[in-house]
Amino acid sequence: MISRANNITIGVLALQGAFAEHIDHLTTAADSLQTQPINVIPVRTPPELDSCDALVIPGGESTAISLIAERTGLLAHLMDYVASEKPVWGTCAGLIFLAKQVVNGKPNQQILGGMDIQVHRNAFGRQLHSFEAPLDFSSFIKDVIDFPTVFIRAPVISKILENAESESESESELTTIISNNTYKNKAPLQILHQLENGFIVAVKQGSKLGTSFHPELVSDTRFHKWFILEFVLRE
Ligand SMILES: NC(=O)CC[C@H](N)C(=O)O
Repeated sequence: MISRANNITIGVLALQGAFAEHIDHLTTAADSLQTQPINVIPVRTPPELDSCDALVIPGGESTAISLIAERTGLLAHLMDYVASEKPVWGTCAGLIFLAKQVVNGKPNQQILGGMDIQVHRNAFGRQLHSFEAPLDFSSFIKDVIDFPTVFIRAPVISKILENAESESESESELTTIISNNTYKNKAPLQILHQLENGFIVAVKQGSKLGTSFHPELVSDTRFHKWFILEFVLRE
């Protein structure tokens, strides 16, 4: 773990969705880790974004986040931010926003293109809009065998795009959105968790992390602690 002279700032994109819950969880997790001081701030403007050593993009509604980012002029700054080496974690709508391709997107929806993944919006269908399940994450978070995950109209990672970059799906009637960002994430893509039905719900690619579910909506802060230790304070 590196020890930085200055305080660390983690930003939470606060345009729409569950940003307050992420701020609470990151603050609690940082306090309990008792490392160097960590500030957690809401991000709505380019100067706020520039002050962040890491960024969390919350769940909510990805089309609304995209629209507000465009209207407020933050979108291009966010594209530059994901193209840096700085850690970025997207949860649910944030995972959609972080992807390079989105199936079942809205035609004018913008995405940041930070990870080589295709994400399928609302993949669990109407009959299963929301559910909760304890999942075993001990393969990547020590001793976490029963993390309470919450899925709300959740997306899944439908395809890993490494080595298949220019490919765009035409297998369905659904609209596939492709990011305008020319950034190429060079790190290998790791699947962190796959459900029993094969759906991929957590991935990592270098300094970028994406999860389909909402760790900020349960009282457990172990996922946020792991993000701080493994991504924000990484060597
Ligand atoms: N809980 C969520 O973040 C849902 C994501 C939402 N279905 C979207 O498309 O943005």
